[in-house]
Amino acid sequence: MSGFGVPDSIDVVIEVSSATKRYGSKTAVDNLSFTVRPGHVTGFLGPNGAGKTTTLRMILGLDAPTAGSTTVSGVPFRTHRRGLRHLGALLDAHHVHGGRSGTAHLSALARSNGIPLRRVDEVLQEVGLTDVARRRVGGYSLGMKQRLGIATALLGDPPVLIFDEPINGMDPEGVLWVRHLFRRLAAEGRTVFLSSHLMTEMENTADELIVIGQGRLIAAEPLSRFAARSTRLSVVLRTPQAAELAAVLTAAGAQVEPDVPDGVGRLAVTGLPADRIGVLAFDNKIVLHELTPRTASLEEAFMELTADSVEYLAGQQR
Ligand SMILES: Nc1ncnc2c1ncn2[C@@H]1O[C@H](COP(=O)(O)OP(=O)(O)OP(=O)(O)O)[C@@H](O)[C@H]1O
Repeated sequence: MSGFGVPDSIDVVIEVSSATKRYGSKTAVDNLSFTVRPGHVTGFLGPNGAGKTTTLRMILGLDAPTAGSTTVSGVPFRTHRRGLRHLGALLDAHHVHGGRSGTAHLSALARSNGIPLRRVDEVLQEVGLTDVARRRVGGYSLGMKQRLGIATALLGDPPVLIFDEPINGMDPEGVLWVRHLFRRLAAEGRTVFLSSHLMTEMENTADELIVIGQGRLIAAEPLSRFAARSTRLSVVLRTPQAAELAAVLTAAGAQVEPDVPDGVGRLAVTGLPADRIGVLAFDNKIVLHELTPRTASLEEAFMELTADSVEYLAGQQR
């Protein structure tokens, strides 16, 4: 048992099956299928407008799919017996009445969902808002509103948690805190599903990844596998005999390019490891001044993978 009344045999908690959502002629989500399992932080990644929020809204039963289906622990979420006590979500941190205090907001939700009121103080403490709990939410910063949204999601002590762009507006200390929180929630056996348009946010938080672009699935796999598959290893080197070495390496099967336009004698090599390049240079009596293995960042890999599916590029509509 996971400790939340969810038997281990139910390994798939969130299931999206061939879900499509159209708004008029716009297809926001296009025949999308994936599953999310307990005990992991699963990152839901895609550029702006990729369809993440629409997918989360379908999972939460706030939008009906045009075709296909979504379930939480085997049933459509709207029909779920335990509601907020089974799934907590943060969709839009601004979606709180600004005239209420944090305490009043959480207390009202606790009452209407049959959650003991002592949970209000517990979650306020958990997210670090105890000192401002009696102040009007309208005066909260975005980071504080995000914390209140996280407190709301945690209120029912649910085994399933969904967060849409939870790190937006948080300061570096908040980002660190939220990462630890998500990892701890997953380690407790909960299902943690969080969306972001930034790979850097996922790199240190998620262990599973669902990547989408223009409403379609691009990848669904452990982050480590995604990283291994998509980051290209290259070697940067500097030599006074660039043309000669380029010919030797190309003949050995490598791809060779100038590293930077003005970097005289600097080459970027893919397809051969650094030690092999060193041996080839030595065998051909070519002098090396530098030989540095380099891994493309995960962010670069993600941008490359989703480049074709970005709706807006540097202010110009595609
Ligand atoms: N109610 C709606 N009516 C019309 N189009 C919509 C509606 N909701 C979303 N869309 C469109 O569907 C596409 C997907 O939007 P969605 O908000 O799901 O993307 P997202 O990945 O969450 O992006 P972001 O990170 O910018 O929120 C976008 O092109 C958006 O303009």
